[in-house]
Amino acid sequence: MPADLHFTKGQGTGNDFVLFTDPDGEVDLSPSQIAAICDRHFGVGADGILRAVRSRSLEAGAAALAEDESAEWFMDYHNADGSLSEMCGNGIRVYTRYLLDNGLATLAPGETLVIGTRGGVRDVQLNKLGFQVDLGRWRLDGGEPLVRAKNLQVARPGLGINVGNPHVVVALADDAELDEADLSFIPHLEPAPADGANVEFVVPGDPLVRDGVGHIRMRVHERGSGETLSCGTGAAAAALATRHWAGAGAPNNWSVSVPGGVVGVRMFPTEDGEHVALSGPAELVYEGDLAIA
Ligand SMILES: N[C@@H](CCC[C@H](N)C(=O)O)C(=O)O
Repeated sequence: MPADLHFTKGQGTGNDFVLFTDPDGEVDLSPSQIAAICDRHFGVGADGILRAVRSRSLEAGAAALAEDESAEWFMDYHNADGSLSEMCGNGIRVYTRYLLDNGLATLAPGETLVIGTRGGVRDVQLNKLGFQVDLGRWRLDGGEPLVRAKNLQVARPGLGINVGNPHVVVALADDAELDEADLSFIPHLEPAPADGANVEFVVPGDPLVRDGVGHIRMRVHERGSGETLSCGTGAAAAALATRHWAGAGAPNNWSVSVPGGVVGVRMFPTEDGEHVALSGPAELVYEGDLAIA
C-alpha cells in the first residue's frame, strides 16, 4: 500500500465523498483506515469513500462485467464507518464527474456510461440537473417495521423499500416534526432488519402535487454514515413510498428537498419491470494527498 494517496473530495447535494483512483485494485483500505479518513475532526471528513477501480481488477467486478461488458469502471463504495454498501445514488453521480474530469471515461449528451456497483450495473446519463442514474428495478422489501427516533413523540410504521440498497421510509405529520427529529442517534426499528437500513423521514409538500410533479421534504439517517445532508437512493425510496401511500393517480415524477439541496426522482416502465431514476448535481471541490498509516 502506498504511503501517500492522492484524493479528490466531491459532493452531490451535500452528501460528500473522498474519491481516489486505483485502476488495478492495489489499495485495499481497511475499515478503520476508511473511518479515519472520513472522520470530520481528525481526517478529511466525508460520508463515504469511492474507489475508482477497473471492474476486471476486483472480484465484485466480475459480476458487473457478466451483466454488461461495457462496465469498465467499478464504484467501490464504503460508508464512513468502513462498512460496505451495495449502492450510493449521490455517490455515483459524483463518481461519474470524477471519471470524466480525470479523463477516465467520456459521456456526451444522449450517451450512456455503464458503471459497475455491488448492487448491479447502473446507467448514467447527462441531464439538466447534472446527471441521471437509472437505479434499476425497485421492490417493496422489509415489511413495515415500527420506527422510533429521538424527539419523535410516537413510534410510526415505516415502509421497507430496496433500490439496490435497503431503506425504511417513515411519514411524519409536518415540517415542525421533521425539523425536531434528532437523527444523531440510529433510529430504532422493530423488527430490526438483519443487514440494517437507511431510514428516511418524509413530509408531503403542500400541496403534494404541483404541475404534475410530487413534492416532498426528507431527512435521512444513513446506515454506516449517520445523518447526512442528502441520500440519493433514500430520495428515490422516499418518493416511491409517498407514491405508494398516495395511491392511484399519484405522479411518477418527484422533487425531493433534502437539507443539502434538491434531487429529482422519476419512475418509468421497462421490459423488466418498473425502474426508478435519480437526477441531481455533482461537484468536485478539492484535491489533496493523504498519508496512509
Ligand atoms: N448516500 C448514499 C447511500 C450510501 C449507502 C448507504 N449508507 C447504505 O449503507 O446503504 C446515496 O446517496 O444513495
